[in-house]
Amino acid sequence: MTIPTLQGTIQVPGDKSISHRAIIFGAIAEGKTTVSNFLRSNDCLATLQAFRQMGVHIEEEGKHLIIDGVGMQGLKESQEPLNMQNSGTSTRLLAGLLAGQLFDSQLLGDASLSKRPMGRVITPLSQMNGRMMATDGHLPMVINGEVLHGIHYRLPIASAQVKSAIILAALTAQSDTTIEEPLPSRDHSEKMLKLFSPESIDKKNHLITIHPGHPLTGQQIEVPADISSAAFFLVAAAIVPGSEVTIERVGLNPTRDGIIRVLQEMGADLTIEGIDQPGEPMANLTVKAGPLKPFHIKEADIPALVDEIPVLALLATAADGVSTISGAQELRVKESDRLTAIRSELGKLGAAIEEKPDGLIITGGRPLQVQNAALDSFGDHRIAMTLQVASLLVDQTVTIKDADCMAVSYPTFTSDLHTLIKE
Ligand SMILES: O=C(O)C1=C[C@@H](OP(=O)(O)O)[C@@H](O)[C@H](O)C1
Ligand SMILES: C=C(OP(=O)(O)O)C(=O)O
Repeated sequence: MTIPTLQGTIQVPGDKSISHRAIIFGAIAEGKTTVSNFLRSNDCLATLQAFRQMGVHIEEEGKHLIIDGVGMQGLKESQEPLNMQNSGTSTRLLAGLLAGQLFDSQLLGDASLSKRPMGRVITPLSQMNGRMMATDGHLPMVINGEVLHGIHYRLPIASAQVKSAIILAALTAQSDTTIEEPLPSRDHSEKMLKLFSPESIDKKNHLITIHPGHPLTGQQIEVPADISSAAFFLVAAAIVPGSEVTIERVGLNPTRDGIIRVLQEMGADLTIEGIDQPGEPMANLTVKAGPLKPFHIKEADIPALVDEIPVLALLATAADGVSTISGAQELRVKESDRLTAIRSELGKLGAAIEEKPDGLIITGGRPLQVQNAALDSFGDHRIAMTLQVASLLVDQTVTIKDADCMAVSYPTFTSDLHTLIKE
């Protein structure tokens, strides 16, 4: 087997976080919301299906959605449980929204989601008078909708899902809510709420205030390409010798673009061509393979690249020296324990990775070599895609267990990658 190069231009699918939120805000707005470049992946389809079950009419024409908003009081009790499948974002944001809807709901998930902690949303929502039951803080969760009141809440962790759950609950509450963030996490909910209902939200530094009682009005949303999906191509182009890849219209929200700063710190050959337009910032990104210096990612850097850590660990294996990741303990409660998964599976390809309770130490600069060709994604889409990129660097065929989990965020990843491969 020879090692290929990657050449060409690609458009990766729409942003997962923004696609979820476009449905949620569109559903509770008054009037029609149109969404272009919606991400048709399993996670976002779980959100879409949940709102259909609650009586929202959503028309799908490929990647284009038309949502007939029902207003803040218009959702209906679902006759069947709402199946969140593998999606933490769907679960936590819906828990927030449904806490203040005056009907009962039940949220279920797959085996991985049923192991993930929900206490982080139950605690603040209960303080708002939310009534939810989940054994040991895990799905399934029963929510008995209640009249909520506002709170002041300092988030104990930098989590956009917890922040967004509180924002959605706060919209139905009887008084204002303030949320204090320890570190800025992705702000798509705040930006979208400002668009749908400018009077409902104020944001000053790390303090967000929600003023309930104002209607949301339907909007037109263009979803940028997902930087977390683009990350696999940015890394692949940087480390597969001889490569040059352009990724078009990638969302470059400053709360999400930590991988760009890491590539720059490493001295990667990266060109950013900004696109001038309103809404979420976007750019065309071009990366060429070349020498890389090691990186040091600390706790304060994590929120802006939290989902990119697995593929950044792979990137570090190609750097000339020792890279470090710390303050990343949240990775242990994602779709898999991503710190352990990355250490064990890239380890099977000969990567020198030491696991710490809150991060990884990666010694780069030695070519990967297969020691065990049976790789496991642990059913985690980001691990599966990282391993597929890693497989480009080895001269032996590997297998990736449960690779179809890529459909959670990027159903066409394998075929898109193949369009760039030049043998
Ligand atoms: O709000 C969101 O859309 C997300 C927030 C992050 O999770 P946390 O809020 O748990 O950090 C991220 O890992 C997830 O993929 C999507
Ligand atoms: C953690 C992720 O998603 P979620 O929390 O929505 O399952 C992810 O997409 O990497």
